[in-house]
Amino acid sequence: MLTVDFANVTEARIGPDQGLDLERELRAHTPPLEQALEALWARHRDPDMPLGWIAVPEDTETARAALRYREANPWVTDVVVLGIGGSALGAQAVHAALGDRRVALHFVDNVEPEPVLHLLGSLNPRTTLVNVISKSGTTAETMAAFLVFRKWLEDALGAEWRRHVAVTTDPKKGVLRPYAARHGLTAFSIPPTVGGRFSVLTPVGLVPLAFAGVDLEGLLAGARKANETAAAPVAENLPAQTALVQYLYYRRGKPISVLMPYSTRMRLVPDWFVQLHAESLGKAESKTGSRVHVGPTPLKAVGTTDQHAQVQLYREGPFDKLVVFVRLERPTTDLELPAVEGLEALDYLFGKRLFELLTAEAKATAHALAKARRPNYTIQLEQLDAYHLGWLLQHLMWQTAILGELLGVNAFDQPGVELGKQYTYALMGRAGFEALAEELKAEGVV
Ligand SMILES: O=P(O)(O)OC[C@H]1O[C@H](O)[C@H](O)[C@@H](O)[C@@H]1O
Repeated sequence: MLTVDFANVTEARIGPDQGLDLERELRAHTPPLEQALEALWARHRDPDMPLGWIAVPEDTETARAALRYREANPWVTDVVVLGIGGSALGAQAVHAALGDRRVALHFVDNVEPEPVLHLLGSLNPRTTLVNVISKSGTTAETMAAFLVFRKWLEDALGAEWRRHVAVTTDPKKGVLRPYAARHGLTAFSIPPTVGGRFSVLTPVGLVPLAFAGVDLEGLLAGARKANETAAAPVAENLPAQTALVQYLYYRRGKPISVLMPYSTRMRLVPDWFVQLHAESLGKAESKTGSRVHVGPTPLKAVGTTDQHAQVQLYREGPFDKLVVFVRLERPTTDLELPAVEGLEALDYLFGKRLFELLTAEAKATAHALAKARRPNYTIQLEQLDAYHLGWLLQHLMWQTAILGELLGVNAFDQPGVELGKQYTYALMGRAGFEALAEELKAEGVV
């Protein structure tokens, strides 16, 4: 089960100035929430411009294809994923949480040379598979990394290099698709109707995660459960309720939204969420074209670790944050704390279990924030497995989509990233960007 404990956003717990009367707010906002949900479900049904991410969890064939691909390549000891943003963050988050480490996954999501050279020096090309992933098929960082790894493979393996590359890209767009066709490379398609930051359950995530030994069917089953909750009436609709709480606090002067899972294994889920939230909701224009410049700022944290790094700010700093905890109800395994002679001052820990301490710290931190009138709520997962992680990821996608509707922005584009790309092409001397290069030079950017 995935449940949400909203106690620490209620007036009863954090006072009328910082708390919500959630029942009243849900009643008052039922019409806009119902409109948001209907708009999104209608987009799901719209054959011309469907929201592909809603249908993705129904597609179990792709998961089976990814597993077949893994089974057909038992020689793989290392998978190098070349991708960035939505083409890497989802797989990184799920791999960190559930990967079995039998096959090593390496993510090249930046172009700093030293780590790339270090990775190249550590790999055996004979047992390495390179999965280059790009929805647009043109992202400079991913393409640059592919140029390096493509030559590295051919230098080591000759014509055999082809067997060591899998391409995941748009069915038609970009440079990778024709290149894969020309060389007969294994290629997977990213559905054109699924945006990059919503694509973790497409081949973008499923192919690397098949090699990571993750239960792909479980991920999809959990995501289908999230879809089910998003089809419920508002009073039982968890994605609508968390979206409403996010919206209300954003509108009430809390522009920062923290995601803090109490789990080292889930430490990269906030990284994935930051892109989902920031790129979907950080927009200059509303859907009606007015200049709004909206968007809650997502902040990543992990418990208990960031109790010792960020909670000071959360508890005593500005009243500008909503903190969302994710807590597991039970561990998959545990560890008893031994009594140690000479350390009797620690006897409150003797014989206890690590998960008991983790849970106590999560509850203590949430309550300490509430006592300081800092709103926070806790998403509770029964345990950390593929089903519950798939549920959480799809829940957060729904939450973000509903929040986009409430904010009146298009949550499914990212126009703000284009100018930086154009400038990069100009600075790199790309043909067709000469005038822009001159403009940059005149502005002192060379
Ligand atoms: O998958 P790609 O087309 O290579 O894009 C990778 C990323 O870069 C783009 O600039 C967008 O900001 C992201 O939404 C996207 O996930």
